[in-house]
Amino acid sequence: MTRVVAQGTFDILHPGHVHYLQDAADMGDELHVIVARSVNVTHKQPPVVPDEQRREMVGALKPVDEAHLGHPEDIFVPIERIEPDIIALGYDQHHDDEQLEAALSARGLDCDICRASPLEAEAADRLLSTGRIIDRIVDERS
Ligand SMILES: Cc1cc2nc3c(=O)[nH]c(=O)nc-3n(C[C@H](O)[C@H](O)[C@H](O)COP(=O)(O)O)c2cc1C
Ligand SMILES: Nc1ncnc2c1ncn2[C@@H]1O[C@H](COP(=O)(O)OP(=O)(O)OP(=O)(O)O)[C@@H](O)[C@H]1O
Repeated sequence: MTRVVAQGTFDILHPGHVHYLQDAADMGDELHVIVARSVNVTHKQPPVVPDEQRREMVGALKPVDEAHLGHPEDIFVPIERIEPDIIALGYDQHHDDEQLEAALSARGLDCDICRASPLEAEAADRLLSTGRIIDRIVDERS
């Protein structure tokens, strides 16, 4: 039984998220998703949708077996609980694969790091980014 962990903010859901989660689910038998706490989303604008509501929506997606809210301070606490065999990083996630692997083994956690593939927009009207959806809302509704 291969357990996979995916993670991210998942503020306003779009097909890029579904693609990532299906890719991650295809890497193993059971997919757990860690949904980042708003307080930890410091590398971009904080999410609009509350933490628990983002977890609820991710948990309702077909590829997902269980969605967990992330730990507020220590990102390795949920990993210790879930004990994944694979951590699937998103195609554009800023985490450094080697640094993450080193930090995991320093905590005694042994799992492989894999990268998921991107879903490219094949039509100009596809909105495959939360940031682009928000920009569209601001442009068209203000
Ligand atoms: C292995 C791993 C575990 C994570 N665990 C948590 C966590 O427990 N709590 C949390 O708020 N964020 C957690 N994160 C998410 C990061 O804090 C970061 O916000 C997230 O990678 C942002 O992704 P995005 O920009 O693609 O949405 C984790 C990330 C990784 C790679
Ligand atoms: N078009 C896409 N194709 C594949 N994976 C995607 C796509 N968009 C987002 N993801 C993945 O989904 C996960 C969560 O992404 P995130 O919540 O940051 O969404 P986002 O749409 O990229 O947000 P933003 O536009 O604010 O940067 C990440 O692992 C990211 O790589």
